[in-house]
Amino acid sequence: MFPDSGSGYGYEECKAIASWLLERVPKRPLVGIVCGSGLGGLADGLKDQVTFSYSDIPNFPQSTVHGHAGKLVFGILKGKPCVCMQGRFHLYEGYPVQKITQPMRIFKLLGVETVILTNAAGGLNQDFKVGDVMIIKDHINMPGFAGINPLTGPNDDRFGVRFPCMSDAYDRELQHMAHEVASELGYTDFVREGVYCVLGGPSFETIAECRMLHRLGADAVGMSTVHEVIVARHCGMRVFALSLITNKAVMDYDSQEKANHEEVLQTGKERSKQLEKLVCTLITRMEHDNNYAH
Ligand SMILES: O=P(O)(O)O[C@@H]1C[C@H](O)[C@@H](CO)O1
Ligand code: HPA
Repeated sequence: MFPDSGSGYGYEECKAIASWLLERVPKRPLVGIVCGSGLGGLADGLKDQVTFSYSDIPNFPQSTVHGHAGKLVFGILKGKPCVCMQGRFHLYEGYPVQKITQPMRIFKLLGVETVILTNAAGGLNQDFKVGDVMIIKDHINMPGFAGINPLTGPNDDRFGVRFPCMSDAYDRELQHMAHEVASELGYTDFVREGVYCVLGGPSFETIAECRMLHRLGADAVGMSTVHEVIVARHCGMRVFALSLITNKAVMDYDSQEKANHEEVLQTGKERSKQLEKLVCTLITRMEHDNNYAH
């Protein structure tokens, strides 16, 4: 059942993993969620959970970062079948970019129509505060400038076209709906929108790099999400993404601030309940076609 030749992340390999999972869950998910650093609590709201450790899923990558539990949780949110990654993969863990994005193709083959991604990010926009939630309206794929793009290599038309458009990567209707939900929940004080820039990590940015990214038009900087978004859009899923601003990027040589992962996880803890409420309310409002219902 598990093809042992090939790249490890091609169509047949993804199909085999999706089929393995589908044999073990009662319903195909319509919504796929990816939890950022310290934001794994999003899965807790799911009812009738079926949980797999990544280590138990054949040919699935393993989480190696603190704050990423390494579990795939299936469950129902207000009647809507969902699958939630408690832990994602990053370039700096040493995986090829195609492998860190493989779960998006598995989501697609499971039946997912909408992907919601969260991440922890450093705030470049000087108006942003620690604890703000940024609705991502666009991205800058900095590794892409150096040829690191998850779609590099032969294109498999069963997933999507060779040259996918990215000017509409982040679904505008979902962004609009998220602003409405934020307003209803009384969250407008801390919900913003902006451009997310991905770097390879794992070192945090220098002051000169932060200044440059800000001048280039980025509002927040992180080490994930963009690769997943490219693959999700390539195979036709709708995308919505949020950054939790866990720290302010250091832009000033007089500053004593130092970015660190502990602060990132601590901010996640403090804001996680509101972020979860925002995402859960949004999911309950979303419309789906449910092509695969069974
Ligand atoms: O998975 P995300 O993007 O939330 O993780 C961020 C980037 C690094 O992995 C880590 C740095 O603290 O958090
Ligand atoms: O300041 C940051 N830079 C890069 N990635 C991050 N993830 C959380 N904070 C940061």
